[in-house]
Amino acid sequence: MTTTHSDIPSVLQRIVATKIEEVKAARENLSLEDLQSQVAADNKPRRGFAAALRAASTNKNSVGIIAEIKKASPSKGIINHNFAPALFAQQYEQAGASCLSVLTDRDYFQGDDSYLLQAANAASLPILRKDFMVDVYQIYQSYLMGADCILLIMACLDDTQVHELHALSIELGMDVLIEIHTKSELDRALTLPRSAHNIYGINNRDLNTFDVDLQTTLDLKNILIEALVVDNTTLKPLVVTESGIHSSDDIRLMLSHDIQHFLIGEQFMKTDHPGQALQSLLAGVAADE
Ligand SMILES: O=P(O)(O)OC[C@@H](O)[C@@H](O)c1c[nH]c2ccccc12
Repeated sequence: MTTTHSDIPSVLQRIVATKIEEVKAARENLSLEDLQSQVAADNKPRRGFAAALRAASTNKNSVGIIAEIKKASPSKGIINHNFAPALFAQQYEQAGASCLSVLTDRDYFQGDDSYLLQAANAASLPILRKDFMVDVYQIYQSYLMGADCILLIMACLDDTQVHELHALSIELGMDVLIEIHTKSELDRALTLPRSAHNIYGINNRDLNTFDVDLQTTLDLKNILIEALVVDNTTLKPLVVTESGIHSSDDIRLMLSHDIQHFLIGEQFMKTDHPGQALQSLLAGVAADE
């Protein structure tokens, strides 16, 4: 994982350390074996996260939005003061989102596992569990929560871990959002087995400094798409631009570079009516077509 030049751990390093502690505590409550038995006894169908994104982008200028339910973040503090996950999930669905993303991390994003369940009960859209995966234990937990997609952040994982977590997620029938921010993370992501369950996310935010630059997507997407297209001609690779999308202009810029999938949180969550904010963003894109 990325190291900083000082001895002070970056936020990302602190988050990873917290996750390792969380998993340790959870395992003391419920062993991995018992958790696996619960998973084996559960056969809830998944909602098809990658499939929903694929369906949203069949036309050249159509967009697939992953709308995020996020109360707070380490960089912004509280973003939404009237946080209501079930209501926001319904609003997003009505406004035309393709998928939902729900932050479940407690210590840094003020999320909760129950928010994912609330969103899943309120809407029929597929859901990404937005958290920091470092251990297979969390993948089983995510499955039991009803997550349809898992986030694997390349900056938090070494090669062995990422391969293990990826294989398990797919074995359990979940899709995987593989998040990259740099060329070297991209190269490592390309060593994962190709799958129709893979979604590649280019995060415009550096998780160590919180700097956001949409140019990150534009710099990396060609290399990514070319590498993916070479060995998979039947399914168009799914590439999502993540973070810092604020306007219809941002969407149009991405569309002009063949990016049709977006993960958007703050722009919606900072308003009183996240669904309306999504609707007006989409209306702004359509108006200019
Ligand atoms: O709120 P924004 O700028 O629209 O960004 C959403 C999403 O991309 C961001 O929450 C995110 C992307 N990758 C992450 C990894 C961990 C936590 C959060 C994130």
